[in-house]
Amino acid sequence: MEIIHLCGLVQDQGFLVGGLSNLEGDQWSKHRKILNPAFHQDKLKNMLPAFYQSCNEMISKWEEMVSKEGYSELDVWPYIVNMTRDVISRAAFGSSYEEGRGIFQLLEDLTSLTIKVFQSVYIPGWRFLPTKTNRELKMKHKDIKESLREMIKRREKAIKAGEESNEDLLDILVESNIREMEAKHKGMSIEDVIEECKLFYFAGQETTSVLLVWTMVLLARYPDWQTKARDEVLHVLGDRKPDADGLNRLKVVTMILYEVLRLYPAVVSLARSIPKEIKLGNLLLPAGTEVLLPILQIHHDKDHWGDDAHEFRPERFAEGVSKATKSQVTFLPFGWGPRICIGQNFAMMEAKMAMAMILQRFWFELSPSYAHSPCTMITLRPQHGAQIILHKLGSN
Ligand code: HEM
Repeated sequence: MEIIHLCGLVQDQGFLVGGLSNLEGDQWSKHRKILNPAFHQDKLKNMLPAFYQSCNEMISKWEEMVSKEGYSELDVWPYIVNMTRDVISRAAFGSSYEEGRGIFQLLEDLTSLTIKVFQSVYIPGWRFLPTKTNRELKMKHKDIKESLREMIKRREKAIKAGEESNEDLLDILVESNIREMEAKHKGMSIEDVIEECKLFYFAGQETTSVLLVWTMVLLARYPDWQTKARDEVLHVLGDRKPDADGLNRLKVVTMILYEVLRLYPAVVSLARSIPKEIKLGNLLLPAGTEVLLPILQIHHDKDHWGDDAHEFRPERFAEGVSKATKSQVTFLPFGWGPRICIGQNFAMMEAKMAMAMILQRFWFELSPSYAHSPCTMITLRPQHGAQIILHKLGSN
């Protein structure tokens, strides 16, 4: 089976998600080959300072808020969104971070406009009409492309002049683009690079912020697990800055993150198209059939996960994913097969860093004003935010 795209409706808008997730066949494997090295464990280690800096900025703000009374009530969702955006801006654009943030702001506006379009009645062809929203969408898209093009050109110039590489995602792509110029069809075109940069924002930021916000909500709802996670963090890391080795040793935190990904997968379903006739169990699917993989339903299926499928029970992952799933493909928050999420290690590392730093400094509970309402707006988000009462660790 082949992937159609990360999120069916998004592609219909044609603006948000491009790059790898929309490609097929040779084009896809060429891009994937170029991008894979950027996500290797050793490269991820180099990105840890960027993760730390962004998490630290968020936590410093929270520390200031709790400093007076020892506690503070806040909606953590916008802070987390901002932090994950910051992480991907630093990791993707390194030295051009400020400029990258500007582009991400434009992409955020584009996402909001696209959600607005999703929430209206769908009329085929409507997107071609010069309505106010459609005109705005087109303009934002043009601005994003122009800003990225400028940034890419400047990087190209610097690399050709022999300046040292920033080792960020953008440099990896730009170097590939230079190779494309030198030997046709070996790398990516400038348009390809633009599309991949847009994809990093969408695939890397939206999803990770969703994972973190549900983790905070569930740990606030289940204080026993919050204590277990904090005990582990303090045992492994003390109050030290988290390093790669320490983060890799956080077993309970990993179990919790997996259980959150099971109950609240950021991507609730995947679409696949069938290129040629195939027999699937008792079904004969003709070529051209589109199949929907309902990740959310699979993750909640009692036949596979047991009667407690709807409950938060991180202990089911105590002996890893394959034991929890009895080696069946029933846990697929990052997809499955060759198209599996390229950024899953990046996301897990970032989530562990953020959770470790939060648990080192605060304990937290749900505010009475929190209304639980997961809703799919491209990803599975908390519709009314995540109102949490943060307490300085050590205070009652
Ligand atoms: C909790 C965080 C994340 C979740 C839940 C997630 C989920 C997914 C899913 C479900 C897919 C589709 C896989 C398939 O079709 O089988 C995907 C693809 C992808 N993700 Fe992620 N993702 C996350 C974080 C990231 C990050 C941090 C990045 C990059 C920095 C990223 C980049 C991508 C890319 C480029 C693809 C397309 C891969 C391809 O088509 O070859 N993701 N992701």
